[in-house]
Order: sequence, then structure tokens, then C-alpha cells
Amino acid sequence: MEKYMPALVVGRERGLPSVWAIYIIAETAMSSTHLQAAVKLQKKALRNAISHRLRQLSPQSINEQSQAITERILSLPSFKSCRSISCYLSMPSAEATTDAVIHEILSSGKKLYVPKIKTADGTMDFLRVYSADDIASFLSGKWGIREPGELWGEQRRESILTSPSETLDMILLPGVAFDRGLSRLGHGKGYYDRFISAYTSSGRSKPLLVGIGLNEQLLDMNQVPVVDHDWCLDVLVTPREMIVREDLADEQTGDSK
Ligand SMILES: Nc1nc2c(c(=O)[nH]1)N(C=O)[C@@H](CNc1ccc(C(=O)N[C@@H](CCC(=O)O)C(=O)O)cc1)CN2
Ligand SMILES: Nc1ncnc2c1ncn2[C@@H]1O[C@H](COP(=O)(O)OP(=O)(O)OP(=O)(O)O)[C@@H](O)[C@H]1O
Repeated sequence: MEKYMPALVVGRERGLPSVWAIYIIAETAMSSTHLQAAVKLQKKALRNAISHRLRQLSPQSINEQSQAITERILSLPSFKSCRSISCYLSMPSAEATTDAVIHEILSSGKKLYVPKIKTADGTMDFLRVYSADDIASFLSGKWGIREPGELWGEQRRESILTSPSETLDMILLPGVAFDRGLSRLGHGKGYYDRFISAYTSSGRSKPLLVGIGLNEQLLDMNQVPVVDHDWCLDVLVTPREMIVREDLADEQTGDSK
């Protein structure tokens, strides 16, 4: 192997800070711990750059982009056929709103699960949600995200991680940045990556992973740095583009050979 071959080449995207230059690192000269630490720094710099972009977006742009995203999601064959789905409840800003998708999920009789961060151990689970009225009663927690309580009326809500017989067909994932190679960067807590690892470790098949991003969150191939524990998406939906894993393309676009 050539001695100074870069481990990761990132940041060719116009408008991202020149700080990238310092992360072109000789793979052969680094231990895996150093490599992990370098990737962590890259991720942090990318998060800051994209978050800055997102803060410039008007609510009107977010609404228009969210409408276009909703139309694309609703037309996906895998969305139409799925019976149980996880969808995030959107934050007040800086991400695509999911209200219309949630409305469709509930009115079509699919089982809906939304994220809940467990205070005891800081992991994320998905809890079953039953109706628009149910959601309207949620309180906003950290980061302004609405979360369900543990109970629905007198009953404990179904939870995906504590009920091994419950399965998810699809997860709609938020993120800070995405690239055309279907890599995803989250907010840096590892909630989604750890959830998917825990879920698949219990023997259940991986749900279809569908990322949702605004135009400003989509980067070129290999721009999002990844490590072993990062799960790759199957589909990425943005207002202008839908990117589908190559081997799924026909079934997701509805084309048949
Ligand atoms: N709507 C929504 N719900 C979600 C997520 C999400 O991204 N969006 N999550 C996805 O994991 C989980 C919550 N995780 C989150 C973790 C951090 C921040 C956040 O804004 N944190 C920073 C900013 C970090 C950054 O630079 O991005 C902060 O503390 O200010 C938001 C959500 C579960 N529910
Ligand atoms: N599958 C996993 N197993 C163990 N630790 C993990 C896993 N996924 C992520 N982590 C840990 O979580 C932390 C944040 O990871 P990372 O920066 O990849 O998160 P992210 O992709 O931004 O967040 P998220 O997955 O919530 O969207 C890291 O310290 C990482 O080691």
C-alpha cells in the first residue's frame, strides 16, 4: 500500500471550511484509536458546518421542502406496503417536518412508533403511538422534541426493544447530513446506530432504513465520514433527489424488468 494514501478524503464540497485539509491523514501511520478520534473530529466539523447552513433556512423553505419529501415518501412502494414504521416527531427547526407523513401512517392503519430517549441509560427505544390526539398530549423534552410518556392511558406502551416479538418494517431517520453514497451523520449521540445494532442483535431482520434530508443536508459521495458502527441507509429522500441502494432500485421505484 502506498505510504501516505489518505484514509478518508472529505470536504470537497464547496462552502465547507478549509479545516478539512488537516484531516487528510495517512492511514498507515495511525492506530485505529487515533483513526477513530480523527473521524470524530471530522464528524464534529461537518455537523457544525451543516448546522450553520440549516440555521439560515426560513420556515417557509423547510415547509416547502418537507411537502416535496412527503410526496416522495408516500409514493414509495415499501412505504405503501409496510405495516409497522418508526418516524421521528420533528424538531421546531433545522430538519424536515414529518407531520404529514405521520398523518398518513395513522390514517392508513399502520403501526406507528416514535423515538423515546430512556433517561436511565441514555439509549433510544421506539414506543407505540396511537393517534393524533395521543401525539397532541406529548410534552417537549430536550431539544424541543415531543416524546410519548411510558403510559398510554393506564396501559404501558408497546416498546420495540423490550418486546422481541414486535417488528419494524421501516425506519424514517432524521440526520444532520447525508451523502449520495447513503452515509448518514446524526447529532453525535449514536442513538440511531445503537438502536439498529440492538434491534438486529435480537435476531430481527433489519428494517428498511430511509433517511430524510433537506437539500442543504445532501452532500456528494464519500463526504460523510463513517466508521464500523455507522449503519448505511437503504434509501435517502430529499426534495430534489431520491437515492436508492442499487440492489433495491427496481422494487423501490416500482419499475419491473
Ligand atoms: N426530531 C428528532 N427526534 C429525534 C432525533 C432527531 O434527530 N430528530 N434524534 C436523533 O438522534 C434523537 C434525539 N437526539 C438528538 C440529539 C441531539 C440533538 C441536538 O440538537 N443536539 C445538539 C446539537 C448537536 C449538533 O451539532 O447537531 C445540542 O445539544 O445543541 C437533537 C436530537 C431521537 N429523537
Ligand atoms: N452500534 C454502536 N455500538 C456502540 N457504540 C456506538 C454505536 N453507534 C454509535 N456508537 C457510539 O455513539 C457515539 C456517537 O456516534 P456517531 O458520531 O456515529 O453518532 P451519530 O451517527 O452522529 O448519531 P446517531 O446514530 O444518533 O444519529 C460514538 O461515541 C460511538 O462510539
